[in-house]
Amino acid sequence: MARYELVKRSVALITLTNPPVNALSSAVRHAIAKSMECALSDPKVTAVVICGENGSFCGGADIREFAGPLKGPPLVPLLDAIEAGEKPVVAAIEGVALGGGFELALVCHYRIAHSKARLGLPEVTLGILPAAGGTQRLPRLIGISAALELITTGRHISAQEALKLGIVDQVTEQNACEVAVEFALRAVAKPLLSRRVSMPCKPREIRSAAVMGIKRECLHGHEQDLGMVPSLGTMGRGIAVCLARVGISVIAVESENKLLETGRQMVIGMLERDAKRRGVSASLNLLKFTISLQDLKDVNLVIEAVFEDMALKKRVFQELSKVCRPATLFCTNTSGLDVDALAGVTDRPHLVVGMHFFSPAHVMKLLEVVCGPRSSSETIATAMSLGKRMGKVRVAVGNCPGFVGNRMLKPYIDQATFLLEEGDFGFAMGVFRMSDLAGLDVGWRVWKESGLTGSDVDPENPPRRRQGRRYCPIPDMVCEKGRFGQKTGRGWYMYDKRGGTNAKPDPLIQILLETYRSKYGIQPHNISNQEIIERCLFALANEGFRILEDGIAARPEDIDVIYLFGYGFPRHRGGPMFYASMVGLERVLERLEHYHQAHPDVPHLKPSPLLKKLVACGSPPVQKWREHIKTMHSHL
Ligand SMILES: CCCCCCCCCCCCC[C@H](O)CC(=O)SCCNC(=O)CCNC(=O)[C@H](O)C(C)(C)COP(=O)(O)OP(=O)(O)OC[C@H]1O[C@@H](n2cnc3c(N)ncnc32)[C@H](O)[C@@H]1OP(=O)(O)O
Repeated sequence: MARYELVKRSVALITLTNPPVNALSSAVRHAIAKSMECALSDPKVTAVVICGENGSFCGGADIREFAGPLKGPPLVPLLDAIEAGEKPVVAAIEGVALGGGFELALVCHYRIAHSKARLGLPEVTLGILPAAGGTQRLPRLIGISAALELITTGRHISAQEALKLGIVDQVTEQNACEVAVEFALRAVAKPLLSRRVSMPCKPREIRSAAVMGIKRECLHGHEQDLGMVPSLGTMGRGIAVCLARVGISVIAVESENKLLETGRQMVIGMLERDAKRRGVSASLNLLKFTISLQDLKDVNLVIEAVFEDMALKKRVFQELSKVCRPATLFCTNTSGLDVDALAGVTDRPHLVVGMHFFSPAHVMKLLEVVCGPRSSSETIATAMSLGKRMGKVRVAVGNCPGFVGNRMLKPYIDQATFLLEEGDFGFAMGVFRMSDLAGLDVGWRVWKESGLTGSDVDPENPPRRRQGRRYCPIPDMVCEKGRFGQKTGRGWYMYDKRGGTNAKPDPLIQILLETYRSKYGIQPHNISNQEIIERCLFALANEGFRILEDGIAARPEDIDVIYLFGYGFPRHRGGPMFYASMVGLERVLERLEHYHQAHPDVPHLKPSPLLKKLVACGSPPVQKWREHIKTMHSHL
């Protein structure tokens, strides 16, 4: 039922011999199990090739056995064991790989197909579902929508389509078995972890974590010994609470005893209130507070949540590299800084990943897991699984300034401020309320760092233009007055007190606007709700298309999740990308073209090539956009 032989001295060749289509009868399953046992235990064998006799790989489960009781080794554990084995297994597919035969190929670490081969999951035509892992492995390999289409139609695909979808690694005109043997010999030295479709990598179990923050004032202090300056800020406190309430022991780092006591009381208070609400007892015994970095030497993972300053974060990571064990994972809670630049100053770039929490971290659901080019799959999987344990909605994103959410915010906010400059102050203030909440100084600092504003920049030369494009300095003028939003009691709005949430229009902002407009000779005109919505939201979605093109987000649905859970996008609109598809891509394109023509100095309004491509392809539904994107981030 299966022939076992050693070829090229070190490759175990297992040939299924159950004519006419090598169906996986109980005898065949038994023979495969025996052959795999031999191959894995024989030190001479370095790799395995599985093929089928008479030019047919395998037609699937033996349907003649369906009527009777199950005999012989069950298929699922047998396939799982092949995938989990420590020697590379290559499927040599000639003829057909259907149903269980395709599922057998999916557990092999590599797949070589003859150009005339056909693959598929035709179970649906028998009234059943693929039951040997196909429903789990295929979506992991080619994405949910492509896999669903194959599973629900049961259609057979050609070797060429399988190659295009990423199901097979190579298509050959020659004898697939011989090609597979040569391929297997080359695969021997390569790591297998990422080749296991069902478990590209196993996340680490995190039992202990450290959360460290550094308060803003310490930025300008002397930092010879970082052990003396960390301080548990708002983000750090929220993250510590999230970790402790799911049973992870936490060391929270503070800078000095006085701050330590304040931080301790706040975290304990938050945990106690949370436990009371949930009717459980607070896990206070899991918390430890320290002012010494040395106490972090044994933790599994550190979440750095210091002030958003690259130089400061780099210094922290350099210190952590000296203190922590070589296997400790380093996570940075940053809202947009280069994760790879931080990884570069550590002694373990592959163990560094971004975890972008949203404030307040113990309340907000969203977590962007930022995959640096050097972050290992295990590191990313661990951050994703830790986020899941913390109850977060996690989205893996690529590493670029602002990642997904904040990168898209820039054109959105730009449009809102340009509209403010041009028009009436009376429109819905979503962006401005949000900016007040987040803190206006955050964006101001980023603009300064990127040379858009600050003492080195002459605001009048040329006025209202920076770096060759339109620039609105009104947000800088607001910040220059010390109005940083809710936390200072004044921002775009005025609040009853510092930290207050009751926003009222501020006549001073109206005066500031009038003075500004008269200085630059701007005649305010009424701007329709439609224009406001189109310019803000289409610019937002346009950047989303660019993010997809750049491979920073894996799919439009990820962008929508980020905006729904992190930025309060109205649920019933489905997120910016879904909203664009509902409006109609053709309409979005036409309006962006119109606005870009009217504002040629605003590059964000220029329609992205992907949007144009999608419209040219007949505006497919959101689930199909991925098929039109060339660049895919290797980790997403
Ligand atoms: C309803 C309750 C079910 C309970 C099930 C519990 C099961 C638990 C087991 C879990 C594991 C599940 C694994 C998996 O997910 C399920 C499956 O794999 S189901 C099988 C899927 N495969 C197919 O549907 C393939 C069907 N076959 C074909 O499409 C064609 O035969 C072919 C392979 C493309 C070849 O086509 P042709 O060249 O034209 O040749 P024929 O059609 O004439 O077939 C030749 C010959 O082969 C026999 N045959 C084909 N496939 C099978 C098979 N899977 N099992 C047994 N025999 C098969 C076919 O009957 C012909 O026989 P002949 O008439 O010549 O005697």
